[in-house]
Amino acid sequence: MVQSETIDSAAKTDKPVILEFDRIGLQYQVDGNPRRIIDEISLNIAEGEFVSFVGPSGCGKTSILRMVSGLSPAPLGEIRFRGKKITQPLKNVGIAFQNPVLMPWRNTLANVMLPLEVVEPYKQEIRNPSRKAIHARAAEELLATVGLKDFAKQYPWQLSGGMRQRASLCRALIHKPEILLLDEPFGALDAFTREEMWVMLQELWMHNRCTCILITHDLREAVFLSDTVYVMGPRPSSIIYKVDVSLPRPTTPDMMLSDDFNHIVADLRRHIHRN
Ligand SMILES: Nc1ncnc2c1ncn2[C@@H]1O[C@H](COP(=O)(O)OP(=O)(O)OP(=O)(O)O)[C@@H](O)[C@H]1O
Repeated sequence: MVQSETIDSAAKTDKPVILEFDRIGLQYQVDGNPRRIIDEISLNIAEGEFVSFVGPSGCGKTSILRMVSGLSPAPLGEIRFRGKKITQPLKNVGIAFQNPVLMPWRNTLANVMLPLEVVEPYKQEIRNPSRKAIHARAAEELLATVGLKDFAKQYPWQLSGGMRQRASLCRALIHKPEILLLDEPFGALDAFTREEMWVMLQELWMHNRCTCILITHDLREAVFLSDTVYVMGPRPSSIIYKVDVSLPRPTTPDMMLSDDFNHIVADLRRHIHRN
């Protein structure tokens, strides 16, 4: 794929572009020598799009999420959020990692509400007890949508791995972020729980319609959840393949048995193993 061209998955929708990757690259100094991690990537992501990045270990997938979040802005090229270069941490981003890292001294509800204590305007609002009660109800409703209605008062150590990850997704969404970044969120879960989580995440996404970027090693997960899957090549990486997934929404577990679904997965696998 020609990297000087911007890959415009946004063009297929009538939604505005929310994120522009403009010739981003990444390089580290290792033992005094430059080590190129990402060669060059240009692409556009549309508002509300669900995008996945797949590729070999060490090709820079997590680094891309760090650049989008603004925690480590792109050192080469730039990423623009609604046309503005990302130079510092974005406020309207939710993040969920493979390890949910819930605070053990807070119950589930208090863990989910944590971002509201940090992000404006919620930080001001929840100083007011009646406003805080409204947000607590919203958090309880969110927990109910992921099947944790009866676990709001439980502590993380009283939850299963899948439940902790559900709570972590609620925490990532509680402040209504415009962008949700997911770094192998289901990698530590068993296959059955993982598939349940895909259904739940899709429901949350269809309800919230935030823009999602998922990093995963699971091609079925990428196809189940995404509108667009980008395949990254080995270091120094670029986008070597892109798939527009045109399965009807919502994707269902039964659809994973269909030829259409399995052709897309096989096509992705062929392109990953070609390198
Ligand atoms: N501070 C650093 N200094 C030097 N190299 C680094 C630094 N941070 C990351 N790297 C290297 O950058 C590369 C990309 O890391 P990144 O975590 O983005 O890869 P990844 O594609 O997400 O990998 P994985 O699939 O294994 O999680 C890795 O080879 C890593 O060793």
